[in-house]
Amino acid sequence: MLGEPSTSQHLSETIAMASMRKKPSYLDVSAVHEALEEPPRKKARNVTTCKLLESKRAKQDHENELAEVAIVCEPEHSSLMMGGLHPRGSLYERPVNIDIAKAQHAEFRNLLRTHGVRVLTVREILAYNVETNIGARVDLENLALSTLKYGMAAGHQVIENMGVSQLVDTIMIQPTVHITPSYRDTGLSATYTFEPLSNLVYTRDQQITTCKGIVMGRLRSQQRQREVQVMHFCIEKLGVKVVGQIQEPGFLEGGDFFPLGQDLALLGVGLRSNPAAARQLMDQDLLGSKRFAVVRDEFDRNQDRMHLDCVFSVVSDTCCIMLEDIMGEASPLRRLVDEYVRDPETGKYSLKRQGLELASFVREEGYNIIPIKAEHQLAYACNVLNLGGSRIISVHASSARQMVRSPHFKGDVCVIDFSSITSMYGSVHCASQIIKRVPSALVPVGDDEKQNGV
Ligand SMILES: NC(=[NH2+])NCCC[C@H](N)C(=O)O
Repeated sequence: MLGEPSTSQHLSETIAMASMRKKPSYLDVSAVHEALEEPPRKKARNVTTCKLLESKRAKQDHENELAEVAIVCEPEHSSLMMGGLHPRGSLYERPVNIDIAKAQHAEFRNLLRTHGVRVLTVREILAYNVETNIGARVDLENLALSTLKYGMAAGHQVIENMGVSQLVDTIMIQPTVHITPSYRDTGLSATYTFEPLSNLVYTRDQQITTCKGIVMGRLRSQQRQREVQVMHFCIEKLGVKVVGQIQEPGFLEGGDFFPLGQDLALLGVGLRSNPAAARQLMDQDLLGSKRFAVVRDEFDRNQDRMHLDCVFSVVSDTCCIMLEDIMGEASPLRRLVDEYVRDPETGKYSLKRQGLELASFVREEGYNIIPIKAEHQLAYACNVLNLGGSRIISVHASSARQMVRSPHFKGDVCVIDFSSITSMYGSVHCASQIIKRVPSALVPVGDDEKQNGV
């Protein structure tokens, strides 16, 4: 597996040395970095200095394949503190306790690591190599500078003198400094406004990872739009190619996207992502799947069910979970599927079928559905994370029981307490971006494991 110590002796020594002074997230970033065999080639500075994952293309065919590398963002004190001052104005569900959120997120990262996933945090990616490599330092300074505005003077000098954590904090809170004359002491007086990235913890949403690679999205809410720039920077710093970027008038949020193999991908459109983004994905051939199902939410459009991953998830190659209330032709909240098919000759997608009810569509695709009660959905029962081979992380105990009792599900479910992160309106699926999964064709399969897609 990518970056595992066993890949080389040199790597394990590097990790051993680093572990004496660094946190696990640093280890994952540096381990992925060190795992590269090729010497750096001359490219953009970002990439030559921090060529993480270079020879390892980001790619994800199916959510039931083994997760290899995840990008997450730990709850950042400054931006969450500001977000927490007005939960609704920050797209949060309830007030948030940052200390508890940090502890719960640390547990989440540990759990991913115990399942063999390399977990890279946004802060560690931003800070990686910055102390030792001036190119990486200047790149980070430029990013910080682009987030810092002054009423009058420019911020170059301020930025160049900042420590790494100050630079990262500046990026997280996006400050504007307003200067007025004070006519005494230093002669000036400063007040501040901020546009904090209070939802960056949800690294699912700024991009999607398709069979073709990473496509940067465009977030619908004004509070979240600046997150894309930061994630784009991180992904490029990892040496991963971004294969496309959604442009105006498109809106694409990663919580709406589900890859279901090289044959099919789903995209929810409604409150957040829109049909213009779906069109761009097809026209620019960014999906890599033979078919594309656009799942229209026309009747619901509710913040409690803002993304497709709030009401649906794939837990094996033959089983999914779905909010009961959206199922069936008679449901007033039903989702409707338009199915597009790619012409292998021209690479163009064309509409094949229209307005199919979602539950019937996924059954027809060979999935059994475990129905999730509305009350459980509101407690984030649908927003599970599949680490591959039906190893599921859930935050909701009764629906986890329901899953393991179902004859259609043969996997494992780990239940964690994530209540302080769900205060911000998202759970474990929202809080992770798996940028690499091992294609199932490369994983040896035992007979009894076949149906779980291991
Ligand atoms: N993939 C998800 N469901 N993400 C949840 C995002 C929650 C965030 N507070 C928002 O409203 O945008």
